[in-house]
Amino acid sequence: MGTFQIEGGHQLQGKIQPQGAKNEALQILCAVLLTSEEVIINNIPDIIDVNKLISLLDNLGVKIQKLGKGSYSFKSDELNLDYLQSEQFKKDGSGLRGSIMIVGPLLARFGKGYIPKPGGDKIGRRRLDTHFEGFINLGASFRYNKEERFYGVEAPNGLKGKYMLLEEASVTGTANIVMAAVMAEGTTTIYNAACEPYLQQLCKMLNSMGAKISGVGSNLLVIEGVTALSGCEHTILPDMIEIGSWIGLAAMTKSEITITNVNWEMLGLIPTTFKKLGITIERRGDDIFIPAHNEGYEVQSFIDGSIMNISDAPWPGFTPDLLSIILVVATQARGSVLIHQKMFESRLFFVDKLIDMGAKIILCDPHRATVIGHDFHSSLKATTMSSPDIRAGISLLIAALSAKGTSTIHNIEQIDRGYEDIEARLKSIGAKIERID
Ligand SMILES: CC(=O)N[C@H]1[C@@H](OP(=O)(O)OP(=O)(O)OC[C@H]2O[C@@H](n3ccc(=O)[nH]c3=O)[C@H](O)[C@@H]2O)O[C@H](CO)[C@@H](O)[C@@H]1O
Ligand SMILES: C=C(OP(=O)(O)O)C(=O)O
Repeated sequence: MGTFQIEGGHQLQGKIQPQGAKNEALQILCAVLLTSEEVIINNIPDIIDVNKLISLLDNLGVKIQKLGKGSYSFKSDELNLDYLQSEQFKKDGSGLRGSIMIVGPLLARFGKGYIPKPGGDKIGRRRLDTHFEGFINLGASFRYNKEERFYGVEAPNGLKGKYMLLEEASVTGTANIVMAAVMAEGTTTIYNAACEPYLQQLCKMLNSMGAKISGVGSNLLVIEGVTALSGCEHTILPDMIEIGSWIGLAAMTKSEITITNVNWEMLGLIPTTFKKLGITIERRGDDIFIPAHNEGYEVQSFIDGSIMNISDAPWPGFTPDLLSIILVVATQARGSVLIHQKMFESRLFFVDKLIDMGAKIILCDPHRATVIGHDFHSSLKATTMSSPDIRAGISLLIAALSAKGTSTIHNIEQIDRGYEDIEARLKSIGAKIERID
């Protein structure tokens, strides 16, 4: 179990470049299974979850070559499908959430796809119904071995396009169904599709490989099946969750930080939502400049004067992955805000640690927390804590950097799942952080 030691209370300054997006990378890496031709991917983040998926692809027989930092070539021309029945696969497949997205491409190309119950954050129930109902709609048979928690879909005679209305706009579910449908016979229509930038990027990549997907960016995708896909080159967008994390970090440590090359057009409601906490965000070309908030920041109220409420929603709503960060930043705002995490039922429990540090938070129920900001009249107190999930982990790290004294954060593997070389990058803007084991 890794540990960070953080000396908080220092202002930071400088430029920080976001890594490639974790959740886009996981989709894009699975898509390399859709063709026997070479696929080159750039801006792949060097983080635990992505490296686990690359290693799974390697074990599956994908030929992988590192071309440079973040750039890899993949060739799925001679796969070892027997690996899917092995104990090693059960271990590899259950190590992260993103592995679920190998099922769609395998089903499309080889008529069968398997996966053990995938891992990922323990932030509440994480059902897979949308994925498998989608495959069944396309004509696959489905089985689930409860003892082994092992899922399988098969379609020896190929998949057939169909109209489907998804029960939930599931992010990985939509990606999986799209990848299964690109080579199905006929037309597939997916309504209530998720439309995060991750999916827009996946569809853009698939279209460059010869797929025929229209409606990209909307919740209605129409896919005309093609018989085969070719190779391509794709570059992953900057990670919007990292960008939000650095906005929060800058505000809470009263630091002047420039976040470079953010791809602003793809940030949706992220800048607007941080502005609701009173944070100044200046767009400078494609960079974000956050001035030092030496006078603090004040929570806005709604037009009718009612208390600010920040909640998550499927894209283009505000992403649930940034709510923990919004919450921690609110602890030092001027004013109060209700944080409502609608999607996940166990993602707010980390507020206990913030309360230990002196934050004023009422956890109303598993989904809602009221935060009464300190307006920097009292700083958070350093403490020892453990990172329960990736986004709570980075939020606790931000809290520790703003706190007076030295904090210790255990279980930092959770943070390493999604943030590349984080201590070096934070040190480069002046943070006092050490990895101590
Ligand atoms: C690897 C990856 O890409 N992980 C992301 C992906 O996970 P993932 O794709 O697993 O998440 P889903 O989009 O399937 O759903 C997440 C949760 O939200 C609920 N739900 C979902 C859609 C909806 O319309 N209503 C609703 O209530 C689901 O029941 C579930 O509990 O999307 C989540 C939601 O943005 C993010 O937190 C994860 O970081
Ligand atoms: C919840 C997340 O990741 P995963 O779906 O991989 O657990 C996340 O990236 O915030």
